[in-house]
Amino acid sequence: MSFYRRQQRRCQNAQGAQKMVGGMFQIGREMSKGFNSSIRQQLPRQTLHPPWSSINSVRTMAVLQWCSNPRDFSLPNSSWGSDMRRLYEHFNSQCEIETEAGEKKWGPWRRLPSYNRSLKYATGGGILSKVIQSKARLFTRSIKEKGAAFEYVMFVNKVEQKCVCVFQAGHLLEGPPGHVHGGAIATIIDTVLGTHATYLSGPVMTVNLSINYRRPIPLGSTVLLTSSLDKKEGRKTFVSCQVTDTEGSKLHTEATGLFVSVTVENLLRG
Ligand SMILES: CCCCCCCCCCCC(=O)SCCNC(=O)CCNC(=O)[C@H](O)C(C)(C)COP(=O)(O)OP(=O)(O)OC[C@H]1O[C@@H](n2cnc3c(N)ncnc32)[C@H](O)[C@@H]1OP(=O)(O)O
Repeated sequence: MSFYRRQQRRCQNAQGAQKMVGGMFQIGREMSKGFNSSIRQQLPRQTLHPPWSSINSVRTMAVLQWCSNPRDFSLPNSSWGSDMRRLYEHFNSQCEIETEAGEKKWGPWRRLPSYNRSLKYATGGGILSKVIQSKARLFTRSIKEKGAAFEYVMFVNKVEQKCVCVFQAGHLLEGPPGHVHGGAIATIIDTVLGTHATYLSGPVMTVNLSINYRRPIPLGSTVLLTSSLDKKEGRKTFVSCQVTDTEGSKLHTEATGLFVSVTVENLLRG
């Protein structure tokens, strides 16, 4: 590959990384409003970089590319089916909208990036991630084969206080023949409700999850999870969730969750 092609490719990759990290910066800022200092520590390291407008050389971009190494699992990959892509596009197109004057501005939704260990990429988290179970990886992001298990992307809507998740269940999640395991459904529900509660209230842990399974979910299909805030009471955040087909017409599962705000001390103490 020629020197020029190499530089061009580097540049393209770095621009992609900037876009992704820029999005995280906005999300991080929004999320941090409701966070105490401990969760701020968990935000990705990149959120503390200077404004992207100051980046003007290929060399700087190459460094950025190196800094932005973590894989964002919420971005489309080759395993995503047409339903997954369609719904991703539907919500993603509402993250940034164009005004009549042709200006770009934030829309009602934000895509939440997703890593296999957020702690590792947070400020100071490099050390913490070695101290606390260095081999640990987020359960839903620990299977490397694309499309084999949990393929999902989450979007949050601050005004409506809602969170949606587009979820494609892979072949390793089988329970009843040809259908998704109830434990896998519980896992994705806990992940979505937990992430939504974190977005609303800062760091939390699940203390209660109640699930009603109404219709089985075919393996390989894509479903939509919609989480809403029911109420907040002191340290408690009550959220509920419906799992439907992609049209929102067939109900598969319903759940409610109670999340209690915790400190880093709670996590370290166990
Ligand atoms: C960017 C990031 C993305 C993050 C993305 C993350 C995605 C993954 C999310 C996964 C989330 C999980 O699976 S978390 C893993 C599963 N969960 C756990 O292991 C939690 C285990 N439980 C605990 O450690 C503890 O219960 C704590 C620390 C959460 C709370 O204990 P505590 O601090 O002593 O608080 P405590 O007084 O007991 O409870 C506080 C209030 O909640 C009420 N309460 C407590 N438990 C219950 C209960 N089961 N049902 C009803 N109410 C309850 C109490 O009555 C009290 O109400 P009142 O008197 O104030 O009215």
